[in-house]
Amino acid sequence: MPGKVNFAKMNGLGNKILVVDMRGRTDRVTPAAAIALASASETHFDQIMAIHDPRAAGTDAFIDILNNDGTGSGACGNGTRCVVQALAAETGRRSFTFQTAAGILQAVEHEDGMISVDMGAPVFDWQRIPLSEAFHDTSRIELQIGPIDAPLLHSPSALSMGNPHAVFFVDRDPMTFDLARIGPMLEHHPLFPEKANITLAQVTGPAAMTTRTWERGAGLTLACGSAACAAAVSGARTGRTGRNVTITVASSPNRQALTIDWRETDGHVIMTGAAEWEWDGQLDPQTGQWARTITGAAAS
Ligand SMILES: N[C@@H](CCC[C@H](N)C(=O)O)C(=O)O
Repeated sequence: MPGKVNFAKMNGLGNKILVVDMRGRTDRVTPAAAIALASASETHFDQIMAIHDPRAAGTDAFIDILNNDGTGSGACGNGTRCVVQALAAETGRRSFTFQTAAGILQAVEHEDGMISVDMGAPVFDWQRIPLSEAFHDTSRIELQIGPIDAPLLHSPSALSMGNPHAVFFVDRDPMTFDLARIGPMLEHHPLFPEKANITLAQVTGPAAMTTRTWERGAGLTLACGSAACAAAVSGARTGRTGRNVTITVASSPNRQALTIDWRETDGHVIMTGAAEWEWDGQLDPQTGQWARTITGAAAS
């Protein structure tokens, strides 16, 4: 299906997102196009959020999520907030229901511009995270790196937030760890048959945490929303925090924060935070060829 589509370069706390409008088409952004877009500095991204026509009754859109290595994901919290901001600006609506490979998500833009996404309920069953070995209790699984008697990182909480996560609790600022070296080893560890997003989380109070994430399929990113959800849930699950937590994302510009509420009533995780538009363009979803949209005085 030839022809270019509109896209917006956006970010969620620095997490680089391309929101691509694939509505009215039956093709998808190809992995080759994603890799080509990721290789150019201006369009370099962590995730593509491709908006497709709805595929299920009661939903507004199907969102196809691609990492910058061309692989797919079932969840992207920061990207979902970007999609909400883009669609709210286009339609004037404030609430949306999306379908992703992992299920149905509800999201709302508030009066102050903050966006909340219901990321659904976390999954703790080892087969569904998935892990390659049986663990009765996935809140502290047997995995460590570093010297056997003084491990650098150990006993992460494992869970799925629509995508697989391992959260290692640490006792110092996550920025002081060499995550660029450690991250790939853990992402590809044989315990994670579908790989995993790797988060370091420092608890700084009963309702506060600082995180940094090595993302599956994207590497070291400035922020990861589903990882913030995974860290908050893991904090509460292991008795380190309550269920309502402010997550300072250590690597994000100005150490911005997300608030995460692991709701008592239905066990869903509600993530709230900002999204930011940067610029618009057009791209070819087959090849990744792209150009900026020229606006204002420059266009005349
Ligand atoms: N940045 C995202 C997570 C994106 C998906 C992840 N890399 C995966 O493959 O699971 C977020 O904000 O949640």
